[in-house]
Amino acid sequence: GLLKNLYIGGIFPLNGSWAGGRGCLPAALMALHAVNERADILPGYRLNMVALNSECKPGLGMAKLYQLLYNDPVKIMLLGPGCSTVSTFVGQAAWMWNLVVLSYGSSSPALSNKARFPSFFRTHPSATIHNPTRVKLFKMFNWTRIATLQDTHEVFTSTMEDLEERCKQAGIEIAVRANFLGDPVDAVRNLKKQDARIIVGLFYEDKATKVFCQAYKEKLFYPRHVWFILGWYSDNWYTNVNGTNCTLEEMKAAVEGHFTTEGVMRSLYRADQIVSGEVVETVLKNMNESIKNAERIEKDHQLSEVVGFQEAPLAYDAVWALALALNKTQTALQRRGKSLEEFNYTSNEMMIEISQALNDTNFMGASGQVIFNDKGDRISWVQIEQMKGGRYERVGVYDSMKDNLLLDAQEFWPNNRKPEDRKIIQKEM
Ligand SMILES: CC1(C)CO[C@@H](CC(=O)O)CN1
Repeated sequence: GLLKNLYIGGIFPLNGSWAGGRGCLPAALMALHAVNERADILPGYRLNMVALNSECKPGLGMAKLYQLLYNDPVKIMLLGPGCSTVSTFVGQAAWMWNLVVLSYGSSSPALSNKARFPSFFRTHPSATIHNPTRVKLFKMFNWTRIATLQDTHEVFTSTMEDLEERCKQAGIEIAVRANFLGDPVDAVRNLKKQDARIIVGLFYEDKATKVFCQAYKEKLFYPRHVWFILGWYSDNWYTNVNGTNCTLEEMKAAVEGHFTTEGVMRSLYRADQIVSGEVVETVLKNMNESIKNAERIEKDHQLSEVVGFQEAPLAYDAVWALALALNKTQTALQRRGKSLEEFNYTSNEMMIEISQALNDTNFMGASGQVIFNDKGDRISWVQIEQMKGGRYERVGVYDSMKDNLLLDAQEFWPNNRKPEDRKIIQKEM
């Protein structure tokens, strides 16, 4: 028979400081199509999305939320926003209309605050996802004296607070803290003066070249000094030397050996987790084939240049997560002679049911296992890379849920001499 329609709202940044909607909207639409192909998901219904562009601006994002709310048809939940700055506003307001909000792109730790964002979930991990991995590596290398350098942005401040807390619990001291607003030169000089050896640096890509050029001047680099920075800059970010007074050679020396961490956004589903032996061969072959194909397609169409390409699997999985949760809710409602069609903005009854269903999410998606913690935050694996000869090499992956560190590499230091976290006073013989 004829399908009845259900609608969700969508807010995507198609331009602006993070135009991640360019990669994420197509992925969300792909998933919506796949979901509507499934007869066992919301049987009798077609799930539709009304998607609007926030331009990554909070004010415009709120205007789009009102546009979704004040125009028929009723939307039963909201997919997005992408940018943290927009989610910080929309996530608080949408709750007043009893909408569950499922973001695919927001990383700010502030969004984990359930008092401010009671109905907010995200398939994009919080920026604090890096911290358990950093602490794991500090412990593995026996470093208990750490330095931090950050640009003054709220997302970095709250990430550092979380890192400090986890370090304290692990008996690791943050002995040196340096901040900068704009120009990082003095802050980097300060690290040198305080003999910082193991440094966690949180800043955006445009400041990273200035930091490392100054690090070169201060001889604050590998292997005597070890940097841990964010892993989601563009691959050869360090070659962009204009605006600094360093040559490409000097920048290459400065960035050699540094580590990066980043949330895994594309499933690393390893064939060795497939149970039966003979399947492994075919899966490995197919997997390598599909990875090679994907990389070729990526290269041919410069897909990785599309902002939001790396987060696209998060948007794809967000649609699946909300479809599965709506399906579970609809089944429960129908048992009581009710339906999602009766959803309205003035009652919180269905929002609570949809939230509980979303809480139980647990499926293997395009971005890996999709699970939310009690704050509605995505738990994901973290990939660790190290810069070797101007190229990043994956050295490991950490699953903080199972405290499972999978190392690809065994040697990290030249002639296996591990850097120290402080000056070692030679003992009197
Ligand atoms: C890894 C990154 C680039 C972090 O910022 C996210 C956007 C945001 O938090 O505003 C998108 N993903």
